Amino acid sequence: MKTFDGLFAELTERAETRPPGSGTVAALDAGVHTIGKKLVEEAAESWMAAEHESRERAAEEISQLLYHTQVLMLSLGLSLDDVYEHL
Ligand SMILES: N=c1c2ncn([C@@H]3O[C@H](COP(=O)(O)OP(=O)(O)OP(=O)(O)O)[C@@H](O)[C@H]3O)c2ncn1[C@@H]1O[C@H](COP(=O)(O)O)[C@@H](O)[C@H]1O
Repeated sequence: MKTFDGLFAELTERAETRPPGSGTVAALDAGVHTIGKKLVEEAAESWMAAEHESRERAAEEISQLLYHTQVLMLSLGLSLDDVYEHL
């Protein structure tokens, strides 16, 4: 099972090696504005799924929210520790 830290390590490797076909690389190239819009979209979809759909659908949308959160972190050069120190 993938974890938050495990996904971040995977996405960090994608950003460094830039493999062809990586959606993460495409998102990073698109920039902060586009990544931010996607993050807000996934937040809204998480809310809607939580309020109107199933727990499973909410979990799916929340996983996408976590993914796009990590892409935003990478785009800013933020590490996990940079964020965790605020928890
Ligand atoms: N966990 C994810 C993940 N969650 C969400 N997404 C992206 O977020 C989008 C969310 O889907 P939606 O249905 O909400 O959006 P959509 O409008 O249908 O899709 P788009 O038009 O925005 O692409 C997906 O299409 C993916 O582009 C993810 N993309 C990648 N990962 C994982 O990240 C890792 C690296 O992926 P690559 O960089 O693509 O190799 C792999 O382990 C992947 O499984």
